[in-house]
Amino acid sequence: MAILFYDASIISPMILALSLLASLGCLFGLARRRQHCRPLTPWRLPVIGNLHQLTSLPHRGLYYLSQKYGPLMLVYFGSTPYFVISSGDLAREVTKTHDYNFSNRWKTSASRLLFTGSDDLIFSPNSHFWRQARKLCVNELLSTKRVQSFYYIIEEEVAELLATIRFSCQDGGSAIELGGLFLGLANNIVCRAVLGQKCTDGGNGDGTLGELVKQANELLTAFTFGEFFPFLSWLDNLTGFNKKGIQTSQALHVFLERVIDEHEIHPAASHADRKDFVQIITELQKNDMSGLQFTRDNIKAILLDMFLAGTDTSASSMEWTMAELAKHPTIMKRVQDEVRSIVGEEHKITEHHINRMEYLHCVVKESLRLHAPFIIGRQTFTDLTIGGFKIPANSNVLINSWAIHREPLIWDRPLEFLPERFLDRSSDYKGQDHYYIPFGQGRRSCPGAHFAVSEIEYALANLLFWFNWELPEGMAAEELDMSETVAQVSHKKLPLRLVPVPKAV
Ligand code: HEM
Repeated sequence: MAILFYDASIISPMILALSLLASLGCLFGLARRRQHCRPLTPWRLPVIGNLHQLTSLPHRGLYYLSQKYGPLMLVYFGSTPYFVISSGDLAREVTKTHDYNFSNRWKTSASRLLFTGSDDLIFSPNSHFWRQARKLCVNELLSTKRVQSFYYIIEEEVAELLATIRFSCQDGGSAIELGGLFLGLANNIVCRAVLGQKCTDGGNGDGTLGELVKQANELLTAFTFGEFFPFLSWLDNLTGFNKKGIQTSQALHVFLERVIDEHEIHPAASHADRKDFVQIITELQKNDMSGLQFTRDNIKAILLDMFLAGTDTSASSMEWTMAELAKHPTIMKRVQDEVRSIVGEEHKITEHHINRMEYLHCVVKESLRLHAPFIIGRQTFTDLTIGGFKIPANSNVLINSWAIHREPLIWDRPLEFLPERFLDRSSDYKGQDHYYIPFGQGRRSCPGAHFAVSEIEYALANLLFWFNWELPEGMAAEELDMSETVAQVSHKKLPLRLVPVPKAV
């Protein structure tokens, strides 16, 4: 502290210049060293590496490690290395500056089994096939215009959900479990858009498609030896993982094969604006209109992707949003007032109404900030440098959006549910705001974002318009358990049970 008593005028400019040069030299040296450095690796155990530090909630485990080891660290799950990114600034470097270089993904043990070795969209590297499949998705299957064309499916399925809830109200004041209803809704919407039929139709004795997709999702998130200890992959035979994978895959393929056959034998003379994905793909192939060439296995893989990526994700987002609203009655009231004042005396909510529900949009964004799927996997093509650290070619990279969505310098009171924050923040779902990436960013970002948000907003607006929602008797808002469990996405650990009270007419 003595330095505080020095008179600045007696420090010679020469000494200042020398110390400045020395500091610059140090910094330059450091920067040069970092260029060739690997990021820090948390202390790890032999064989299992850092697996024990992940805990049962890996996004949190990785977040706590990043607090100590920095926004870019290198962890080992078993013998497999992963680079973990936990800041929006670095995520931007990945998906903006080096988007192409980070646009690979790796195939997991489960994805190899489920897609029987065929390429799909989610797990394929950035290859000629992936670019074709991505073009098909973005331009044909999930474009804004196409989502508009199957908005009637969303409306019809939500109307059925409302009827089910009304029916349950006859019991007078009993709580219903919303998670299962939302999963049924999301399954049926995706199933009708993709295959032209409901999930529960025509299970062929192999279980309904909804059940098979659930099994497939469980496989995708199960622990496998092959993933983390490639030399022990034979153990996946002993655990029954491989057998279950093959059985689920076969049942799914039989189901999808049959639906495609049916479409070919009886091409539906449906309304030109109401084509399902199978129809769209088979017509494009037949008429060679798109230059897209896919094998039968590729088509089945792309269809399956829609279920794996598009059902559980939307359903759990709806459940989390309703849980946050039940936990925050003032916000519930504000969004409900907005919905009711915009819809007024009309008896049907339309897309046009939803577009005007500014606060509802904020509520959904905020819920996705806190609860969206949180770890995005990418793989590099070539050696590159990020944040001054070198990442070699073919490295697996994890972007922890859970951590990015809670960066304290970016988000005011980051752990709180505050939809208002989005009134002044121009974050969209396209990843323009690199601190807000529920649907990822860059060329591998989610092509189903518009579909998902349309479905979530329409379902929520209807639930809020037609019902008031109360907690089960005797439960206070503070007591609502918000702990999570992790499958492919973050789920509420305890199912959300609320009491619907029909709106007075
Ligand atoms: C709330 C709902 C959803 C969320 C939060 C979500 C989130 C994501 C995220 C984070 C990714 C990875 C992005 C990246 O690597 O940068 C992704 C990829 C993907 N999503 Fe979604 N998604 C949702 C719904 C949907 C829906 C409804 C569909 C289709 C029906 C869909 C289809 C896909 C596909 C095909 C990919 C892989 C894209 C590729 O690798 O090129 N998603 N999603």
